[in-house]
Amino acid sequence: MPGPVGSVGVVGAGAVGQTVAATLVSSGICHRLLVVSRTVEQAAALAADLDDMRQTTGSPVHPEARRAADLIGCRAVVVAVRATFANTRSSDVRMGGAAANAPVVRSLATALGGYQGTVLVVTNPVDLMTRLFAETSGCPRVYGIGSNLDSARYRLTLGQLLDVPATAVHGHVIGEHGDGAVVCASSTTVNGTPAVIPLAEVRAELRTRPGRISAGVGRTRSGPAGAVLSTLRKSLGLVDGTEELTCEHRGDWLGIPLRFTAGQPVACLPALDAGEDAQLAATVTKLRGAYQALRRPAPSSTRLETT
Ligand SMILES: NC(=O)c1ccc[n+]([C@@H]2O[C@H](COP(=O)([O-])OP(=O)(O)OC[C@H]3O[C@@H](n4cnc5c(N)ncnc54)[C@H](O)[C@@H]3O)[C@@H](O)[C@H]2O)c1
Repeated sequence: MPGPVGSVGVVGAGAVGQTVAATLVSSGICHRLLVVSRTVEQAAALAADLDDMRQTTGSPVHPEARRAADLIGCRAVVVAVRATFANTRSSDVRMGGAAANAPVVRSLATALGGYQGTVLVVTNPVDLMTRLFAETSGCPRVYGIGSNLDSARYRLTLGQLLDVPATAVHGHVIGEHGDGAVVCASSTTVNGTPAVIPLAEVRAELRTRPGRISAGVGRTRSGPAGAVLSTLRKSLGLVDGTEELTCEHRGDWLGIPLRFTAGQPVACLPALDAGEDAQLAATVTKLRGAYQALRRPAPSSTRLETT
């Protein structure tokens, strides 16, 4: 594998941002890791903790606390911010963060206007937040993390259900990182052969797994951090391979497989059967509608006070 790249930025020093940052320090993927959070104190605290990790492990990655404007020179920036709000939803849970997280993502995108590096958005609802970041900033390489994590969970779950290693399973989960996720069962192969997929069990596991993790340890963090590292390696051209990421596809933004070669992505959607095609069309309509609603000004009674 090629040596470390220059600088990578991580914005957000919470559960996901901390785990992503620690994963990057231990992976040795970059020379400098710039940490940004809501307050300078938070960023400095995380950078100090990561510096301890660098010292104890002999990692070549130097963590530094910075401000958002300092990220312009980075090869890649990971956005893992979350506004403070109580999510009371029991279905379509990730959509519950749309209104609260949008202003944070918008202001970060404005600060990084014109940035030419790679941006990986983790903040939920990730399909909407990725599009919002891309359209606000004008950045050319903005991808959302989520469908790749769903796809990894799909391969793991199917491997366990069929008693084969996850590496024997080839298949994708696309569409929304949320209730509109589409399991591409008709194109899935196990040991290179089409297989009968226990779809109800697979869907139940994908739906309940994040909630179980959060109930047990507060937040999901290691899975998303792994999905970020895997995507960074491909999008920075360190390895070739496929990741299911949110990106623009025929005018809409949704999770699809992207095949990266030397860091350049090409969409490679699998063939869908009629049912999967209809599901994906419904998901695209849902995401488009939710994004349009997000862009509409809030009624005056619910607008934030600005004076
Ligand atoms: N896409 C995925 O696969 C995936 C998986 C897990 C979590 N998530 C999402 O990632 C986001 C972060 O999750 P978390 O558990 O780390 O949240 P968290 O609440 O633990 O941390 C959020 C961090 O964002 C910081 N922040 C808030 N406003 C900021 C601003 N204006 N500028 C800079 N930093 C700011 C906070 O200070 C905090 O450090 C959430 O939206 C969560 O739903 C996505």
